[in-house]
Amino acid sequence: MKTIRMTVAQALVKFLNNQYIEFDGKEQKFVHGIFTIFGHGNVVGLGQALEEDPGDLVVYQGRNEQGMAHVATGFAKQKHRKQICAATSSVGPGAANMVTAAATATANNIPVLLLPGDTFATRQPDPVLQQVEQTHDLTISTNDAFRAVSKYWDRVSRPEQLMTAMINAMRVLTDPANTGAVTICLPQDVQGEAYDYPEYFFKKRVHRIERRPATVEAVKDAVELIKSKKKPLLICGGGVRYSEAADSLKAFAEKFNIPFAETQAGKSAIEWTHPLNLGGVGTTGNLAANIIAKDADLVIGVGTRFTDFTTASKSQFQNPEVDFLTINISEYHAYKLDATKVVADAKVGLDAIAAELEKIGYKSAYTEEIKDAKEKWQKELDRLFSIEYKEGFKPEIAGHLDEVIEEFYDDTKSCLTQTRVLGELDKLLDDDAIVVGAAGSLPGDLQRVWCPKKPNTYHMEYGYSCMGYEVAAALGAKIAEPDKEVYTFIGDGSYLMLHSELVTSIQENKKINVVLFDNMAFGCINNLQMSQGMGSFGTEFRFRNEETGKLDGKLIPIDYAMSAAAYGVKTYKVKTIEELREAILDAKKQKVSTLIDVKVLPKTMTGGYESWWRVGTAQVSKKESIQEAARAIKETVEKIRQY
Ligand SMILES: Cc1ncc(C[n+]2csc(CCOP(=O)(O)OP(=O)(O)O)c2C)c(N)n1
Ligand SMILES: O=C1C[C@@H](O)[C@H](O)[C@@H](O)C1=O
Ligand SMILES: [Mg+2]
Repeated sequence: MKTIRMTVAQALVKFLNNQYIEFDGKEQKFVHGIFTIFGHGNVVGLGQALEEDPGDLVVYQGRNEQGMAHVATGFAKQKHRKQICAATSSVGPGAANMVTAAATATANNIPVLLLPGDTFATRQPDPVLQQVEQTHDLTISTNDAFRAVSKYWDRVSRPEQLMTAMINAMRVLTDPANTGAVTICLPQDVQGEAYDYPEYFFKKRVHRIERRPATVEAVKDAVELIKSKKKPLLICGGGVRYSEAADSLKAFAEKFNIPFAETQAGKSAIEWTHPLNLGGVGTTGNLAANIIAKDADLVIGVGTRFTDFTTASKSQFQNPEVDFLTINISEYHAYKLDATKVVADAKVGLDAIAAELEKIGYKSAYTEEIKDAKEKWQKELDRLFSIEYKEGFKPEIAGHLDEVIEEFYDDTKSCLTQTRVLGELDKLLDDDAIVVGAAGSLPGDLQRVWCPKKPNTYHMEYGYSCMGYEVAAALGAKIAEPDKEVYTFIGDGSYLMLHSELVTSIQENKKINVVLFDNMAFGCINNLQMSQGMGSFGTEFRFRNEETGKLDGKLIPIDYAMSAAAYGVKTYKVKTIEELREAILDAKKQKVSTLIDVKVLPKTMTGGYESWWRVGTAQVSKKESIQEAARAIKETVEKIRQY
């Protein structure tokens, strides 16, 4: 047996360089690059290996470990999971910073390879700097926190363990039913240890992403169910995009006259203008999709996890005859809602069912309903896009903080409503521009009102809805698709939480555009608490008031444009529609990253449409409004599905 003497870290880098995937006959390298923040836990091990011979891996420098792992996730999401990045941290706090990003990737089924440094396997210098020391179990380190949020977790405590660890890492990273964060912990002593690795460990490996076919029996069950139904509704989930199944879904919808609604991950698989595309469904859905969903007698979920936002906490599908059909590569997700299951790749599953349905000449019974619902929504959309702040103004979310609108206007002199800004952006951005988002009021607004004109231009992380994903993932999307303009739409709360990788975008000369919606609040949470009878508590960004001792002083003015300009970002301050137009037109000409600081009046995001969200409202309170909200929740809960 031929062997090569290398350190564990060197072997790891060499191995990563030899991983390929094959999908629909096309082969490509699987690992594009590695994000690094070096510390004593990884610099002289993995850092040394990367300095000496990174192979084809692009070595990036991150600013915050969570941020850089989000960049990697954004990259893989935009690549539809066909290519990934790794991220390596030092031991302790650097590793802990990546845990949130691991969870984000896992909740969204996006592959990311995390390589946190770990404490000494030999334990001899213990406790090393940044070692927690759990006295009841010395095998525990910070990195055990990744177990809860990784799809595969391993620790390489001996050099020879690297081989099975990495082969299993690849198994999971390339498994469409089970992918997510893979964490391989690398004790800092082991990273530098030498071992005679067999040459065959480094041979070129091609991992085929197979299209799991549907069984004949499952297709038969699906056809039997569909043919008994008059008003089916397709739900296009993220799986449609990852399996490149958009054409099959479109053909299925057209052949059988079945409308389709979108989840956050599935949106933009098919352009908004398609006559059967109803747009976003569920809690953050629009009027068209939610009207049709209420009446549907069959819901066909393709590649969707059926989260509480998609099902409106299991209240959306109200037809007493409604049944569910799931087409999902994951058995776990296919089993939801007592569905008839087709455990298969989305494309081959849809094609197989379509072939049989065609034989029997199936057509749904819809006549004008789809067109009518879309027209109704279009009218509402036009209204939302034209809302202006003027005399007697009532915000979309009225009756909560009406007086704050005036205060906000006096402070900022901005008369912009969030829905009008979104309408204008919808017109101004290039059709192939990618829009990235994750948290706050914007995902709901975007799922409702954003109208993707080109496929795969909507990039929303709403599996974990992790504040801080937005700027980082925009960079990941840009690295994945360098020829497209990438815009991240982000609230002031999310921006303040994490935007460090904006500097990385400058460093890498990868231009991203940050459209920052500053409403001086955790706006959507303020809406939520007030809709449940609470006051405005801890969610507006106000100074502590010396008289009351509470956070009810004046609004905190922040000049985000000025702060980003200091990084070398080209910035704009926007308070009017004209300024917004000028800013976007100028931003398009820039070569560097841009930030557009848009002051948007609070409470001017969209509200819900024929939908509901189950939350844990207090069942005991002195406040009548909270008692009332708790009663209302209880009443609805009694009427809806329990699982
Ligand atoms: C990491 C993280 N922490 C907390 C939350 C809970 N959360 C969701 S939205 C939100 C406020 C978002 O505020 P902002 O970004 O300003 O958006 P807005 O709702 O004002 O549009 C919070 C705190 C979250 N989603 N992610
Ligand atoms: O709690 C939340 C409420 C949602 O409206 C928001 O989009 C999401 O970010 C969240 O965490
Ligand atoms: Mg805000």
